[in-house]
Amino acid sequence: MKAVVAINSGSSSIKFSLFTLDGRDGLTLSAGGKIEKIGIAPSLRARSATGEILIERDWPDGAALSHADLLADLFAWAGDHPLEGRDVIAIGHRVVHGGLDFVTPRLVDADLLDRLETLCPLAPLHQPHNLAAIRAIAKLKPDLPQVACFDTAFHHDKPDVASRLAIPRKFHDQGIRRYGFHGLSYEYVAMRLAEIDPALAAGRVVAAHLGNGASLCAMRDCRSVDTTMGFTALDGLVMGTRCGTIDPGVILHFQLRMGMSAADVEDMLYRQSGLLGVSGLSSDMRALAASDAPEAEEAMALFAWRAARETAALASSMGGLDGIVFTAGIGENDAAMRQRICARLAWLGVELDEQANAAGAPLVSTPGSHVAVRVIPTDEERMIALHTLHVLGENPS
Ligand SMILES: Nc1ncnc2c1ncn2[C@@H]1O[C@H](COP(=O)(O)OP(=O)(O)O)[C@@H](O)[C@H]1O
Ligand SMILES: CC(=O)OP(=O)(O)O
Ligand SMILES: [Mg+2]
Repeated sequence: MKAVVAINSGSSSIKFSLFTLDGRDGLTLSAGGKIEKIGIAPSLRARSATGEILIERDWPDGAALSHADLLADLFAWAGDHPLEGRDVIAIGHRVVHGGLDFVTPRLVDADLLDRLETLCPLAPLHQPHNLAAIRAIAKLKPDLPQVACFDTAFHHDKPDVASRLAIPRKFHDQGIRRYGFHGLSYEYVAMRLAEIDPALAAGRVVAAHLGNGASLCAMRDCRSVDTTMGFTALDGLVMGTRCGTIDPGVILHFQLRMGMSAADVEDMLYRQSGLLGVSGLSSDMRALAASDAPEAEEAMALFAWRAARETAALASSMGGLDGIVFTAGIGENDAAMRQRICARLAWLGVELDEQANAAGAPLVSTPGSHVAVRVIPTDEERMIALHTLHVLGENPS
């Protein structure tokens, strides 16, 4: 049976799925897994669709292991496992930055890879890993089609005002503008919301992708009209190790008055800031939630404050707010953080049902809440697989 593999390299994780071409949306999940906590204490878990554990591996002292090291281990494991009658016809990848030129999924060739390589400085925690995985597979299986699916694409049609930076306009024309990311996740969430709650999907919704990278997307009728990330995935919310929105004067101060090099500032803002920087303890929300340290509490309070503040800003971009959808690692699993964020939005008509929220129900707002609050588990891998089939012109069912 024909199958496709989807690979989603995030900043702290590599998620992968094998789908066969039948079933829902024409795709049935056959196996999937993830390597998570990259840079802290990585672990690899994979399961079949029936829940059978295929591999469980931990590297408790593996903070120094890179995405590339772990990918090599993943490929070595996958290579040792026969696919039992499944004929992989393509591999689809999440590629975080498509820049000005790539706004739809593309079949990969050497020229595309070279052009995407030039965007690595705009997404240093992602783009190099995304492209390294594609190059590694091209070496192992040169004839296997690979498809690049861009995180920026979903936001491409947002209004001009949501794309501009208030800098001299020639730079906008050169591509220095607000792109937005997590687009595959938002596209999947929009698709699911249209199935689950079509009336809400037609309205004004803030989707909150809260993971190691975190952003919000303002969606009207399932289309992006604004988002918190910008030219790079450094903008917007507080993240695991990224600062999010920061006064640009701070960066000038570091470089011009404190003698820090541009490379040192880049490393600090991408890798030493966010939850890790504020807490001094960890970039991982689970670790902060389990800690008694006041610094952990300060980091979580800042995360919630900024998420609520930006939700209100996006409500303004849409002229109101009908719903909030939480997704990704924190959004799907951390009921206390959902509660903290929603409590700050009570004035907008958000009322959480505490029991439903604690139970992680799909609908976590009260019947009387003016704003519906939902939890929709994201599935970037399924979105990647769907795009991959579309690019190949394959009819899945
Ligand atoms: N049960 C949970 N409770 C609180 N936070 C969680 C839980 N599970 C995962 N997380 C958090 O989700 C974040 C990782 O999100 P994820 O979407 O997997 O990241 P990535 O951006 O690398 O794809 C981490 O901060 C992790 O602590
Ligand atoms: C764009 C981005 O921040 O992705 P991730 O959440 O996977 O780090
Ligand atoms: Mg992610």
